[in-house]
Amino acid sequence: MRNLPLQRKLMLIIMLSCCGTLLAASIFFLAREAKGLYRAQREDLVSLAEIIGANTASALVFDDPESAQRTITPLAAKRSILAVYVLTGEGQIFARHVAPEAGNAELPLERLGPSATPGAVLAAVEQIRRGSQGSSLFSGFDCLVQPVYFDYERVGTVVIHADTAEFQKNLRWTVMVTLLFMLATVIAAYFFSARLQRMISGPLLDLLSSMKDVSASKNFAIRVAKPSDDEIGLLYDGFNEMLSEIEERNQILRQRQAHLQQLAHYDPLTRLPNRTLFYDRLAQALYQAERSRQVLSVIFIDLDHFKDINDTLGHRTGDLLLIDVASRLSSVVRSCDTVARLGGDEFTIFTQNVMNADNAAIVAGKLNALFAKPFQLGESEIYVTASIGVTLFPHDGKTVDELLMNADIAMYHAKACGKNVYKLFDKKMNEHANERVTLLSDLRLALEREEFVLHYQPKVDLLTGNVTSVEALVRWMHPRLGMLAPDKFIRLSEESGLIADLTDWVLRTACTQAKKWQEQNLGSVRVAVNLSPYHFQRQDVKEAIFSVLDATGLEPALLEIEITESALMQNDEYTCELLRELRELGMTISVDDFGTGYSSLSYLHRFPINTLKIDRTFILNMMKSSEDQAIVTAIIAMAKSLNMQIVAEGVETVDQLEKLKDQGCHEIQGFLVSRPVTAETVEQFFTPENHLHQHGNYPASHEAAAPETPA
Ligand SMILES: Nc1nc2c(ncn2[C@@H]2O[C@@H]3COP(=O)(O)O[C@H]4[C@@H](O)[C@H](n5cnc6c(=O)[nH]c(N)nc65)O[C@@H]4COP(=O)(O)O[C@H]3[C@H]2O)c(=O)[nH]1
Repeated sequence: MRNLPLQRKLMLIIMLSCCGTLLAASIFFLAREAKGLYRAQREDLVSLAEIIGANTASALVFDDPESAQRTITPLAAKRSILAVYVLTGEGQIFARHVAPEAGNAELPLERLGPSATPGAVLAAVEQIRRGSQGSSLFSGFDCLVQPVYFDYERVGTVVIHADTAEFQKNLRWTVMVTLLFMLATVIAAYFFSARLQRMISGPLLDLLSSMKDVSASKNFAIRVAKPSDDEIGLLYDGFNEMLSEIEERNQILRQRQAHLQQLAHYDPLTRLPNRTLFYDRLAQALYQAERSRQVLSVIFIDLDHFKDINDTLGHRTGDLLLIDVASRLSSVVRSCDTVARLGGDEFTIFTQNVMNADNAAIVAGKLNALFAKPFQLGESEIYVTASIGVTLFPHDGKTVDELLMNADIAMYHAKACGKNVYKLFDKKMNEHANERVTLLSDLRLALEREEFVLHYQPKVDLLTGNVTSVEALVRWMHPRLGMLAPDKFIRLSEESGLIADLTDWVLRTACTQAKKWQEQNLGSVRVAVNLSPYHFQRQDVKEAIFSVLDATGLEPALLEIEITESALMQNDEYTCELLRELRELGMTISVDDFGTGYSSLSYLHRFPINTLKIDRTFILNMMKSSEDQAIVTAIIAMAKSLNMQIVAEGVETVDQLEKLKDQGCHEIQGFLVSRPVTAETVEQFFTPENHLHQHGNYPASHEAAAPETPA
């Protein structure tokens, strides 16, 4: 029953309750009908017995059987009466009437025969009386024993036997009619219940089928039409509400999934694919390229001086630049190629089906050209360059890691070649990379092994010709590679964190040397020491300088600190405060390579700076480029207005010197005066006879200007 379908259950319930009620009603009706018939028959017999008793009582008293016989014969002539006996009080049959139909009935008194004794008759009458008491509703009332009284004294007995055939017939007919009625009602109930069941279960089944549709199609936008306003209607409403809620939740879920997907695979700043997605796509592209034997190129792009831009113009501007670069890079490649941002200022691209290295070079060239136009970042318009490394599949590598590593190596080579260029990967580059690793491990031991030396390059006052200071420039006497210039190891020491120890060593050596010159009465020549931006970030930089001055006994006025523009911008407040303290102690603060960064003169004014050193690229080009000439002129003019000392770096020719002098530059430094030389050699410039003469006696021909022999 429990597992039957709802339709059957409903049918069964309706039919069972209908039939049950009907059966009970029919039984009740039948019993009532039978009781009525029974009672009517009994009452008929009783009234007949009373009439017979009343009419035969006197005959019994006066012992007149013929009169009694005359009385009973017409009364007992009814069709339903089988026999009537009038008995005396002693048990003798006084009068009798037996209908012909009673022949087969084997009436008890007839069975006794005429010779029956009164005792046997009375016993038979008693038996009949008991039988009449045991007669049932459905068998009918077939006999009656009724005493006859005369003046309240029993004078005889009337025994009546009735025919129950009529009663049975009536009862049968009633049962038949009832059964027919029941059948008709059951049939009607069946149709009625089928209809009722359809009415109740139809909407539920419709709802069920809609639920199945929703669950199969996962389409939660489906809605069901409410069939009525009753409980089933409420059920429909509930179902619709549930679907709405699921749909809403699904939508939120989809949005969150999309967001997570975006976060997991895309760079939030540029919206380019991130490292994970790039690796994934490249792995797939490699698989396809291998099957279709195609050549694929992987390009690694790193912005030049991005850190300086971030430090000087702020991170917001740095972000704008990255966004702009991302959109420029995306504009060049085809839709099947992928541009990604790996992090920081590193971008990667893979281009499919490039055929050969020449085509890859064309793409790299196009990417390079993207940086020819300036970037408009808010208020500022700046020129940014990029170093690009290119590697080819399958020629240079077969796996994602291999290709990316080679593209990275090629990019480093592009940087080493002066930046703003692209380089195709060459197996020899790997050797350089290995060399770099070897150099790094050598560098770690170089301080201990005392392999560093300082060379000094003088700065000369253009008016007096005196050496104002000497710049300490470090060299590495590598046991295998010979003398290495700083550009071969300063960056490496910055990246490896060795710069702090190296700077401490340079500072101590330079200060010791300056103190020695002072003690030798060679004059009060300042010594200038370069502080790397990385070193400048140290919180104890001031203590480090003070401890060296303490240890060497050098007056702060004889120490000059050279820092780059980017170091200056790194941590405005802290840098400004630190420089102020150093300057208050008497040290000279110089800004090195001025003009290559992104700071303005008015910005520099906030810092306690004594000297600006114009970058040597401007000096180198000023004779042939009117733009560079204009920049030099502007820097000199503005620095003067801010009361700053101007030093021109990299002065190599007399023409440059003359030009700078005309423009009012204060000091020069460069090969024209001297290359960086040993401490003993530079001492020669301290004597007045070797000062730079204003009348054309430049020491370019001096032996001190002989070239160094760095590796
Ligand atoms: N073409 C040309 N070059 C000239 C001329 N006059 C001077 N130079 C070169 O210009 C560089 C001047 O130093 P810098 O601008 O501070 O640039 C320095 C400085 O930034 C860095 N450096 C050198 N020593 C140290 C150091 O002890 N610590 C730190 N942090 N950096 C250092 O390495 C850079 C390169 O140093 P060097 O190779 O010694 O190169 C020196 C010098 O040899 C010239 O007339 N023509």
